[in-house]
Amino acid sequence: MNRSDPTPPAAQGPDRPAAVRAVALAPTTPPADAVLPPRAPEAPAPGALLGSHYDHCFGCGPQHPQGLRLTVVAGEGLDVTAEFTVRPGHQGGPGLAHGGLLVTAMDETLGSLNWLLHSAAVTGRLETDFVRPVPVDSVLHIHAWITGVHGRKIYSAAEGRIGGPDGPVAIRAQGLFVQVKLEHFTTHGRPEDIKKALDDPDQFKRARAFEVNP
Ligand SMILES: CCCCCCCC/C=C\CCCCCCCC(=O)SCCNC(=O)CCNC(=O)[C@H](O)C(C)(C)COP(=O)(O)OP(=O)(O)OC[C@H]1O[C@@H](n2cnc3c(N)ncnc32)[C@H](O)[C@@H]1OP(=O)(O)O
Repeated sequence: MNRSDPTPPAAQGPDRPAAVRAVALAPTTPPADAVLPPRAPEAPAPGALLGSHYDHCFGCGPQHPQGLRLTVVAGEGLDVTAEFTVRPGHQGGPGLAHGGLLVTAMDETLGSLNWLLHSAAVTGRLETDFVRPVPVDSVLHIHAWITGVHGRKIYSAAEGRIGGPDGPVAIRAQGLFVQVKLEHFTTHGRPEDIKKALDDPDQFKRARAFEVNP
């Protein structure tokens, strides 16, 4: 087994499905013919606080009791900035943030780039480098930006800094998001939650804001 190959042993070898092979080899860096589209006309203005895409979202939802309550602000271009305050409930090691929650904060911030293209996309692949430990009570200052769009694939990158927006980098991430139609959520989501979301006129409006035909 090639130790640098991240696919599980059962999926390796000539018999593994083509889809698995393609996923294992695809990088999160955009191909040469990827484009950087303009911000969508409906994109929030630079400096605008982005609302939560879903009130019960673990990353950004104001109604999630244990959520990260990430706040995100639109940047000038195809970028956003976000802040995540590490609370005692987010510990991994004593007094230190759990790495998985830092990844969640990066995932959520990269996901909020959706607002700039005005289309819904979900994480297909997310790579992270943990550069330095993040103590409890730190504010993680995240900057995320789109690096390219190729068909339905949105490539993006982010850095999280501590000690201020210009402080040292604690975490880096690169993501590949895939644009989906709203049916992605209505088909796969638990029916009672989908119903509740669709019955809420405000949530319905937010969902329509992401409606695209990729
Ligand atoms: C009614 C109310 C609704 C309310 C909703 C409000 C609006 C919401 C708006 C916005 C939501 C934002 C949410 C942000 C939250 C943070 C972000 C998350 O955590 S999202 C959750 C985690 N992610 C998943 O659960 C995805 C699970 N995976 C999938 O569903 C599929 O695998 C999916 C959609 C990613 C792709 O499936 P395919 O069948 O549509 O498309 P294929 O053909 O497989 O892939 C398209 C291209 O992407 C590449 N690709 C796909 N997965 C890849 C991977 N892992 N690595 C590399 N490439 C990959 C493929 O190779 C293909 O490339 P080639 O076009 O052929 O060049």
